[in-house]
Amino acid sequence: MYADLSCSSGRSTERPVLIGIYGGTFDPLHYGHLRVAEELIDTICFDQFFFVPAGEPRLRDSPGASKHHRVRMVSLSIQNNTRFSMDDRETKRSGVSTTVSTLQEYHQEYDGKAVLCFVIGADAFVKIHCWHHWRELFQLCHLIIVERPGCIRVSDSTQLPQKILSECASRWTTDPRDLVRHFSGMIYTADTTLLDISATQIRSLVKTGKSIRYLLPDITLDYIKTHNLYSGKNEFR
Ligand SMILES: Nc1ncnc2c1ncn2[C@@H]1O[C@H](COP(=O)(O)OP(=O)(O)OP(=O)(O)O)[C@@H](O)[C@H]1O
Ligand SMILES: O=C(O)c1ccc[n+]([C@@H]2O[C@H](COP(=O)([O-])O)[C@@H](O)[C@H]2O)c1
Repeated sequence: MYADLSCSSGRSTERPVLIGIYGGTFDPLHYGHLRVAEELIDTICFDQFFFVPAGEPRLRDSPGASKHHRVRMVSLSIQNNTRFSMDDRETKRSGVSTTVSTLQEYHQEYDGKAVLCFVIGADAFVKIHCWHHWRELFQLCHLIIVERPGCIRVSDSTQLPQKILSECASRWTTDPRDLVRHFSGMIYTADTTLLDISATQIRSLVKTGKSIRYLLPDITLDYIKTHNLYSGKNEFR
């Protein structure tokens, strides 16, 4: 068994490289995402933690802001936090983004020696059986599920689609040490602060001329204003 996973105990040389990957459309990135990431890094001593903006998302309408703007907003939002990094690989790919291909690329780059933890909100998890080659995810990574206000609590829910229930039955854990005891396939339910913030709400507030202050970093707010994003007025996004 590997040593303690918490950051305060220092990194054990016995354990594998642990990578956190937080994928999202990030249209725009907001404090809901940022707070979750900060709390997860306090609980799990990741060697690296990446925000990975999706290029062309598969199961939703086109984003309100272009890839270029979404990447810029992520990068501005995280610029003062040395624990966060951004990986824009999906926005450089042509065609739709699939998480399986991103995870496969990470494994190639780390020579199969890294353990990957993909962070996903409960609202996204309940639709995971619609993702491209979704069962393969469990061979490639662990999932870290963060609950969201207004969404069912996935860890104790029998309301999940049957396909998910049967695939995931033996995978649940609340012990972060399971993330290094196994190479992949665990589903860790994280107890992070529930912040009722969504990108949909932010876009809608901008569109109706209302304030979005305190929902996301000021620097991102300034960027949205400067580039006239989400107002419905900018023709050249
Ligand atoms: N407030 C939040 N708390 C916890 N997880 C969140 C929160 N907001 C988003 N997430 C999760 O972050 C990931 C990326 O989310 P996304 O970029 O789509 O943001 P969103 O706020 O859900 O956007 P939208 O309202 O446009 O759907 C998803 O897995 C989503 O479930
Ligand atoms: O691989 C897929 O088929 C797939 C389908 C839907 C969503 N995802 C990923 O899930 C993450 C959250 O997506 P979203 O749409 O909730 O912002 C993001 O990294 C997406 O690329 C992945």
